Formats: sequence, C-alpha cells, structure tokens
Amino acid sequence: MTRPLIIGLTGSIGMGKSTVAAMFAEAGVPVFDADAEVRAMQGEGGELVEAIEAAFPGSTGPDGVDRDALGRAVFGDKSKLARLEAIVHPAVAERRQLFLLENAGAPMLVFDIPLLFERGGDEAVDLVVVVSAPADIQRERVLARPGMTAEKFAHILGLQVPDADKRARADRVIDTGTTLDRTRQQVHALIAELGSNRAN
Ligand SMILES: CC(C)(COP(=O)(O)OP(=O)(O)OC[C@H]1O[C@@H](n2cnc3c(N)ncnc32)[C@H](O)[C@@H]1O)[C@@H](O)C(=O)NCCC(=O)NCCS
Ligand SMILES: Nc1ncnc2c1ncn2[C@@H]1O[C@H](COP(=O)(O)OP(=O)(O)OP(=O)(O)O)[C@@H](O)[C@H]1O
Repeated sequence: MTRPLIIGLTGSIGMGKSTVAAMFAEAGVPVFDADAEVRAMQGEGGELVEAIEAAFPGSTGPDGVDRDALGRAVFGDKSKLARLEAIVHPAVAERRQLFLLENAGAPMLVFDIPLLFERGGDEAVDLVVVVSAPADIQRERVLARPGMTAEKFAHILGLQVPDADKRARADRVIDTGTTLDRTRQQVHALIAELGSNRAN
C-alpha cells in the first residue's frame, strides 16, 4: 500500500491558515490541526495542564490553561516561550504520529503546522504549502482580533520566519488576499493536481 502524500500547511499569523485548512477538510482531506491539539491538551482536564501550572504557577484554573495570561507571560520572554514549547511540542509530535497511523489509507493528508519552517518540520513533509496575503491585509485581520495590540503583533511577527522567506521556500503558495471563493478554488485545484499525480 502506498502511504499518504503529506502536505505541510503553514503561514504567518493571520494569513488564513486555519481557514484554508478547513477548506481542505471540507473537501474530504484529513487535517491534523496542531493548534487545536494544543488547545485540547491545555483545556479542562487536558494532559498538559499540570506541567504548565508547575512551570508557570497561576497560569491555569478550573478551565485549564488561561491562554491570554500565558500568552502575555511568554510572548515577550524568549526563555519562557522556549520552556513552554519544550512542554508542548513533544506532545504535539506524539499526537501527529497517532493521526498518521489512523489515516494511513488516505491518498493525502494535511498537517496544519504554524511553526513548520521555524521548527524544521518542512523536511518531514512531501509538499510545503504556504498561505499568504499582502502585509496590510494580514495586519488588518490580526489587529481586528480581540485582545490583540500592535505591540503583540509586532512581537509575534518577529518570532516567525518572514512571509517572503516562507513563500520563497514553499512548493506552492495559496493566496488569501482575495475572496474566500477564489481561495477555495486554489485549494480544490491543488487537491485535483495532487490526486491525479498520485494516480499516475
Ligand atoms: C502561548 C499561548 C498559550 C497563547 O495562546 P493565544 O490563544 O493567546 O495565541 P495563539 O495560540 O492564537 O497564537 C497567536 C499567534 O502566535 C503564534 N505562535 C504561537 N506560539 C508560537 C511560538 N511558540 N512561536 C512563534 N509563534 C507562535 C501562532 O501561530 C499565532 O500566529 C499558545 O500560543 C501556546 O501554547 N503556544 C505554545 C505552543 C506552540 O508553539 N503553538 C504553536 C504551534 S503548535
Ligand atoms: N480569501 C481568504 N482566505 C482566507 N481567509 C480569509 C480570506 N478572506 C478573508 N479571510 C479571513 O481572514 C481571517 C484569517 O484567519 P485564520 O484564523 O484563518 O488565520 P491563521 O493564519 O490561521 O491565523 P493564526 O496564525 O493567527 O492562527 C479569517 O477571519 C478569514 O475569514
């Protein structure tokens, strides 16, 4: 049996990665959503809550991790962020392996991984797809989010591989600086292209 083609989907903050991942899922492609896994493991009763409370006292409560408070603590202090990542990332990698086993028969899979380039995960996928939009659209989207500030946005951007580098290193770029319909068309065209390559 051939193994599934693994698409690594990534993009900087607010570029539309989650929206595009949902379009793949709608089209029937199984999606591993790294962020959703993190949220589940940090939520009420989640397996990471205890370790995070031990490392960042006061950052959790009855509902699990208070992500706003934890974000304020770690986005601004590289050593704290590294400490959090050391707790979270191995658990995400484990969940990704399980997902791979569960979906071993699918023709293609998407790994939605915000930090694909930052963590070198691009080596482990067959095709890297970057979602990208012009910087002014990205900024507008992100600043419209509740709790976001220009400072926090600038700081997170500084932690991420720049969009231009991501685009240069991508196998394919999906443009999200356009309508949702046009973006969906690009997703469907890519699935069709990859599916027909697979069949040949
Ligand atoms: C610090 C946390 C609790 C803040 O949560 P919050 O809901 O406020 O922000 P959110 O997760 O939506 O992140 C906002 C933006 O920052 C980016 N971001 C998140 N973690 C990181 C990181 N370690 N390095 C660079 N960018 C990051 C996200 O991709 C997104 O673009 C959360 O981001 C977290 O647990 N991060 C560590 C785990 C991680 O690395 N997740 C991202 C990849 S799976
Ligand atoms: N053509 C488009 N493609 C994708 N998203 C679009 C498009 N037009 C508008 N949007 C909007 O832009 C926003 C993108 O947010 P989304 O959560 O998908 O980004 P993200 O890259 O996953 O963010 P983060 O890295 O911060 O988690 C959504 O509100 C979406 O509806």
